[in-house]
Amino acid sequence: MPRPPRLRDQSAPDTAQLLRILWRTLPELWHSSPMLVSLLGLMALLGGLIPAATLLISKWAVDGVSRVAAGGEADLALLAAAWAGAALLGQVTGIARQVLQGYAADKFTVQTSRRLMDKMNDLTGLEVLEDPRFHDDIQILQMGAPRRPLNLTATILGLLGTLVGLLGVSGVLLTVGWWVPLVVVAGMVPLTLTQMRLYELGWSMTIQNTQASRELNYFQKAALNQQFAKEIRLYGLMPYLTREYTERTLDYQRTMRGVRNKQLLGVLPAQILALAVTAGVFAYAVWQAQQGNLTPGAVVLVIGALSQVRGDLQSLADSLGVGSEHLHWFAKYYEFLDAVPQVAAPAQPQPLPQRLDLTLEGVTFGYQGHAPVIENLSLHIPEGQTVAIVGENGAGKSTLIKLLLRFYDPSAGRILLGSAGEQTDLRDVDPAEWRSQVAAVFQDYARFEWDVRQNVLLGQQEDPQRLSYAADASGLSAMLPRLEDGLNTRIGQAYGGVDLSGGQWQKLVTARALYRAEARVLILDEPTAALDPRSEAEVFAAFAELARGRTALLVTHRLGSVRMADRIVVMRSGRVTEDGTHEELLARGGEYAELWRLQAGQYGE
Ligand SMILES: Nc1ncnc2c1ncn2[C@@H]1O[C@H](COP(=O)(O)OP(=O)(O)OP(=O)(O)O)[C@@H](O)[C@H]1O
Repeated sequence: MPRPPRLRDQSAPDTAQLLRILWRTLPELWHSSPMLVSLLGLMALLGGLIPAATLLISKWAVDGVSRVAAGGEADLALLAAAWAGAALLGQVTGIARQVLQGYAADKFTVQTSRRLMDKMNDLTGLEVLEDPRFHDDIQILQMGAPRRPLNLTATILGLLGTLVGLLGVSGVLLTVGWWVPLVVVAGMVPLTLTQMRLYELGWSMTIQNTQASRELNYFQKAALNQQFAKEIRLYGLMPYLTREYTERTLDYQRTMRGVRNKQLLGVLPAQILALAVTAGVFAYAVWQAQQGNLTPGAVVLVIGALSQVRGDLQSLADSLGVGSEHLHWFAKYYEFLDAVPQVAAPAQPQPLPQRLDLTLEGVTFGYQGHAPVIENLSLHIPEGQTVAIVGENGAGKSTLIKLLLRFYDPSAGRILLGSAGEQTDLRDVDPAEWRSQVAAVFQDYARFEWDVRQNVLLGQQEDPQRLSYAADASGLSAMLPRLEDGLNTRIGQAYGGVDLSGGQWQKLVTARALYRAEARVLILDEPTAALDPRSEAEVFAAFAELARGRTALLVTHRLGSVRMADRIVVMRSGRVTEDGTHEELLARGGEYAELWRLQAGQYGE
């Protein structure tokens, strides 16, 4: 049985890979708003130099004061003005950077989220959604999409400013001794490395516990979900949900608390070392001043530079740690963008054939990790035929429909489009083009909490004539007067809208299929299960009308309605067991005849 390719590499990226991810992200960031990012880069450089300039001015000012006290001369007013000017420039660039950074980060966030959604659109199959690892990844991507791009932008620009600042201040410290910046930086490197390692640990724990966090959230969501509210109340489920949620949350918090404490305490030794180095250099500077080797201004410079370097290295460590966490998120993001799913659109799609006959040749298929549910199935449906597919629960009817729509690929055999002599494998045509020829009502159709109109149009341009035809034929028009705003009625109580009954929903989704009047293939999977007898008759009449001249596949348990089909296919355990007209199958006395007799018996026929 085929397995979908792994969507992600389970192993965490190492430093070299993180650097490659950074290398890939920088152009993406720049691409999202080139002007803004260039401007921000320049401002980060400028902002980084200001602390060193301020320190130098302070040194000159203190030495000037000493000179004046000793009867010499110094332009203290100019120095004070220069100091104030530098400080003001620092403040102004800081604020301007924050504002522009916000704009740049917003643009980068939108670009990143769009790419995620575009990629989701490229995942044309459903197999990927059945992989639990995919849900872990999606949770991580969803949670991070609104903030990771923003934070990474801030981190990269902050890092740039900090590095420039460090270089500037190190240059200033060189005036005290060539070895001073080296010792100060070396003393702080362990702190930086420890912090990065601990951030790494935090991230890997988050990844390992994603499934646990998804599971505990499920209990909370279930408790608050309107759909489950009736069962929860009837069966007194709430205490169970609360208990499970609380216990799982406590477990999760215990694990994560351990990591947090490790992160906080783990840096202590490195912090003590950094402090000792700083104190040592400070003591050395004071001793040198006592020896007359350093001016008072130079001592002030050393004190200022030490605290600046400490601050810079601290923020460097934070930025590298946090930045590596953001890059881990981006690693997942690129894995997702680069994933090649099993059901992929062909690079060079074949055109759709003229006729759209459907042929299954020895098709076998099983869901990921499960035994085959369709086995060696062969079937030919000429274009224009109306075929009813019947069979017991779990026979594989809906799966057959999903294969025909190429939501999955068979593990053996093939599905062909076109008449003999001009057949094309379904895998070789563009899935979007093929699906644009199909209108379908699924058994588990989507109930969007939009207004009724949007639920019918599903993003298509509104054509009033087609809309009124679809609404009339599906029975939707008849129920509109009971809705406050007709087609504009919002669905979903969570948004102040209304709830529809199962039958009303079914009419709405029927209108959805009927609206796609240009479709050449009509697929209806249990379209009338929730309809009252009158509505059912109306919907079938509309289908019969719409099915004329098209291929129509009707999956149903209501055998009364299958008589309208040209042909009835009976499925059992993933195979076609009977195939013929209603009369032929009755005469055959097989499974269909038995099912027919059972249902007819219920109505006293
Ligand atoms: N996404 C899935 N993952 C794993 N197994 C699945 C999935 N969908 C369906 N199955 C299994 O495949 C088998 C066929 O299901 P399918 O929905 O095709 O049957 P069906 O004939 O349409 O049944 P029904 O009449 O109840 O709608 C069942 O055993 C079902 O449990």
